[in-house]
Amino acid sequence: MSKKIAIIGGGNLGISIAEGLLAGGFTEPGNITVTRRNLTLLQPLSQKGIRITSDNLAAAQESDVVLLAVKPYQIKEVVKELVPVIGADKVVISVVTGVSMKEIGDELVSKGAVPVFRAMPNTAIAIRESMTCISHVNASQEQINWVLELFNQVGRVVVIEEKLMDAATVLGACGTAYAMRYIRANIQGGIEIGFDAKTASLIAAQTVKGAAELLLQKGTHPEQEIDKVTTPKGCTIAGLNEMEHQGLSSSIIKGISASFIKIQMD
Ligand SMILES: NC(=O)C1=CN([C@@H]2O[C@H](COP(=O)(O)OP(=O)(O)OC[C@H]3O[C@@H](n4cnc5c(N)ncnc54)[C@H](OP(=O)(O)O)[C@@H]3O)[C@@H](O)[C@H]2O)C=CC1
Ligand SMILES: O=C(O)[C@@H]1CCC=N1
Repeated sequence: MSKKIAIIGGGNLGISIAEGLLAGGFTEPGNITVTRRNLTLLQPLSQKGIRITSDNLAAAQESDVVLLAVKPYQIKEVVKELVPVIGADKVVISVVTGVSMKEIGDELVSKGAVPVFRAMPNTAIAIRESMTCISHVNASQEQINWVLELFNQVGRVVVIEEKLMDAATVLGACGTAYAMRYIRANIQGGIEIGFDAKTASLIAAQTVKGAAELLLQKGTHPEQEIDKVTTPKGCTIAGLNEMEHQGLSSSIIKGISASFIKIQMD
């Protein structure tokens, strides 16, 4: 029988997850409940048949899987609220940045060994193109398989040690924003060299998508693919070298490090 899923915290990511699960046909809309305090903003989900409520306790009680998608500073209060209805028969999945499975488990200690997962997806989950990193504790193989299948339905998934979850947040979740900024810069450059914004956007986005698909489908390294484009004395290497003279790779690496340090500090 299909599991019922409660998404506690229907914001940017919570809504994207709900949309991705629907798009993939992973479950029926009626098996998904999304909560938030300001219900008005969940109306579009309701129109798709997803249940919406501001009652976290009822949503969790009626569900087999409780997916926590509130902000980091909100999670402890929310988990405390859900303790009466969470037990070892339920699966808890947290997508909350920087909050460990132990911190969540400590709030549930009175309920025995509750299966807790951490999942770090990104907003491309809405179109089933997420990269999701998963860690887990106290979970049966059946529960692990189900959670992996859930996130496989909405993109690609990899199981990692929890100590890498902050790094996964940066590379895989913040990474969507980094990629968008790179694409935006290409659009700005494209406009400068003659394209209208719409055509530049199409070319920039499809070119980045194609580059990523080359790596994912062929298993090659970026430099192998770059060597196929950089004709000797050609325009590609002239542009690439100028970008490196301006600090392209270094700025990306420093940015990733800055995001990581920010998580560690919070
Ligand atoms: N956005 C992203 O790309 C990613 C985000 N994350 C993590 O996911 C979590 C959510 O991020 P994001 O979606 O961007 O943040 P948002 O602020 O967009 O979403 C958080 C949601 O939680 C709701 N909320 C807050 N308190 C409660 C409560 N007590 N009961 C029910 N709902 C509540 C808020 O709605 P209201 O105020 O109406 O209650 C809001 O919709 C964060 O921990 C973030 O670190 C992880 C990976 C990627
Ligand atoms: O920026 C943030 O803190 C969250 C985590 C990853 C994406 N958004």
